[in-house]
Amino acid sequence: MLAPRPSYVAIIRFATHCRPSARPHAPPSVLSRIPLLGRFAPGTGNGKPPSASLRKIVALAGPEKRSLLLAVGLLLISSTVSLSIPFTVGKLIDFFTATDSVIPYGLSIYQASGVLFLVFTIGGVANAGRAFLMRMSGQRIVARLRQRTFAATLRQEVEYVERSEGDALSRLSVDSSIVGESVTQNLSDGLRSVVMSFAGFGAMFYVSPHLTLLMLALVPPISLGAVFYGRYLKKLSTRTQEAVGEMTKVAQEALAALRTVQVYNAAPYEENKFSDRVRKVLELARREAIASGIFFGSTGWSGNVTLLALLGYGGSLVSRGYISVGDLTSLLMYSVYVGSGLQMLTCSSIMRGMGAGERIFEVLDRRPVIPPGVGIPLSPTRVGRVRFENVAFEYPSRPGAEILTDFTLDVGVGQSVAIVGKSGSGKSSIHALLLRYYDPLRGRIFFDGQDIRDFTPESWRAAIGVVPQDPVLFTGTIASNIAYGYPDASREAIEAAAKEANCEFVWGLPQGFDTPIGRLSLSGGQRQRLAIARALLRKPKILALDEATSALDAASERRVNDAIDNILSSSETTCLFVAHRLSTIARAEWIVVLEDGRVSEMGTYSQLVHRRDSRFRELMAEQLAAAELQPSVPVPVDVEEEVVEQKEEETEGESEGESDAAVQEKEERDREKVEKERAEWLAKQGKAR
Ligand SMILES: Nc1ncnc2c1ncn2[C@@H]1O[C@H](COP(=O)(O)OP(=O)(O)OP(=O)(O)O)[C@@H](O)[C@H]1O
Repeated sequence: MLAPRPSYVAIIRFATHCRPSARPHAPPSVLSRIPLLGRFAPGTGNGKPPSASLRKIVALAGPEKRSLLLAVGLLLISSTVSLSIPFTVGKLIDFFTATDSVIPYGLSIYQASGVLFLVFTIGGVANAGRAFLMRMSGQRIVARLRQRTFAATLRQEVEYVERSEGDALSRLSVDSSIVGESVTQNLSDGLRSVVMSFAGFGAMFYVSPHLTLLMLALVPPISLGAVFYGRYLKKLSTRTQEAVGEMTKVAQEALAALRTVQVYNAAPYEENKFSDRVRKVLELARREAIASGIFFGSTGWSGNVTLLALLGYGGSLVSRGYISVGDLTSLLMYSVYVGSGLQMLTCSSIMRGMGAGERIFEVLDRRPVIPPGVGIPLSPTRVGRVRFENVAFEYPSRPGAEILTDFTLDVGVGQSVAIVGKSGSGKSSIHALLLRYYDPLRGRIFFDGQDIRDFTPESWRAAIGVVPQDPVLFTGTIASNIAYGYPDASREAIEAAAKEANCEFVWGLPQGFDTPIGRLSLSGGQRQRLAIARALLRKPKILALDEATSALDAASERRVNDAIDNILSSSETTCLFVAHRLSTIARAEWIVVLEDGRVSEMGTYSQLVHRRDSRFRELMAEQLAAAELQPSVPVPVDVEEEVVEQKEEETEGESEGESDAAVQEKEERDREKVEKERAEWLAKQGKAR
């Protein structure tokens, strides 16, 4: 027995639901890209104080402490250099304009220029070092955040991820970048802006307290304008986000169904539909552009008016001899520094990071409803009965709609049970409960007398082999797909499982088990046999087969069924099939008919088929009519004769150990029979007309 690995069952379930046809993922909020307003972005708030996510974002920078400290040191050097420029320029202007002014330390103008050149070079190098260190730290934070978010998403119960799978993807791609960018920019440019703005204000205040106060008086009206602008933008952005979502949905739907679009010549229709959505986005973008034009135009205008006021009032101070021309020049330069520093602060994406951070932390901090690792490990060698006891179940997304009601089923060790019932009767939901994608609303499921909730989900799922309706194959080779969840499986074990699952076609491929899946166009039957091999490799104690032969022709169906027979021959593997086809159902020892979420009938194949008024007979008649012939074709012979005959044929074949030639002969006979019946029916139809 191979050691159990982290359960692949849940991952396959995710993979099935994360296809292009899936719901379009939420586009990044336009608002979240807007300075200072990202915190208001729809869908980003979870009611927690913003400081909570700010603290967590800052905590993310913990492992980067050394790099960041070095970067802050370099930042101080480069900021000091930058801040010295207005002061030096002021002094130089005074030196040129006033005869009594001197360059400090008695330097000549050339020497002073040389010193300044050196200082600027040091500042430039320090700035480059700071930017590099900050950016790299930010990227490492993003990488860690992505890994942790992905791991946390995989741990969640399927319902949560399926409900918001688009969100999960956008968290991994867009949100983590925004957080990383925010950390980087805030730490790098933001910190620089803080230093520059405060130091700039300090320097201004030192040069002229009057003028500094004048500048400060203009800040509140501009802030008020920003608040109104923000509110308007928030509303607009919500609508833009919805419109972008609609647009993405239309595109995703059309691309995922490209074959259908082409076969119905619907490309122009889809183009129109998409263009319509694009136009809506564009219209909203136009309004946003007008608003941002007004906002940035007016703030720029206010900034210039501030400069003008400083110049006017400062000029009068110069003319009255309170300050020198050099002082006024320094002051104006500092005010530009402060202005751009403040602008950088609003542009520094701390609020955007907080918005995106909240979405990420929602996943990172979330405790899954079915938490991995909680419970006692189930020994891989333990065998036992599976018992559903008065189970009631509803999907969390559809509260009040009970799919199973008082469902009770007992399956002994090594027994096989086929669950049949109308489409939508809840057959697959029984598997979902068995695999613990969900827990029952009421009632319990036991394995060997113990509630399956007592076991760790991983060890419990490792005991189950799953063959889903539509098996998922991952990028990689045939071998890696069979060994999915068991990367250490030996080649012998993989080949043995493939052999047992009748995957003989693999040996015929030039690269055999090393053939990359991407280069193959596997048939439905081949995919299902690979899925059976994957299930067999783990030597499951329970096998959950879901409609394994639903989409196959007679020959493929027989091969898949032969593979199933190999499993059924094991006296220890308990089998729970969801089945429609007679040939599959007939293999089970017990048949359970599901109706209205309850077991309505149960018995062996011949018990149910011989009962005149049985629901099972009715179902089988429907199946025969639908599956074997055209939908409107009447069932050609009495159902009872048909099914009994088929069962007998198969049993005979099994007991005699059919050769390949015999199988082919039988398939040929089957085909001829169906063709004959079809021809007779068509002839009758012709006569009737
Ligand atoms: N993830 C889900 N969330 C909400 N409802 C669901 C979900 N999966 C299935 N259902 C609903 O539960 C009911 C039972 O579905 P289930 O797939 O178990 O039926 P089934 O008998 O296997 O059907 P079929 O034979 O067509 O595969 C259906 O009404 C279906 O719409």
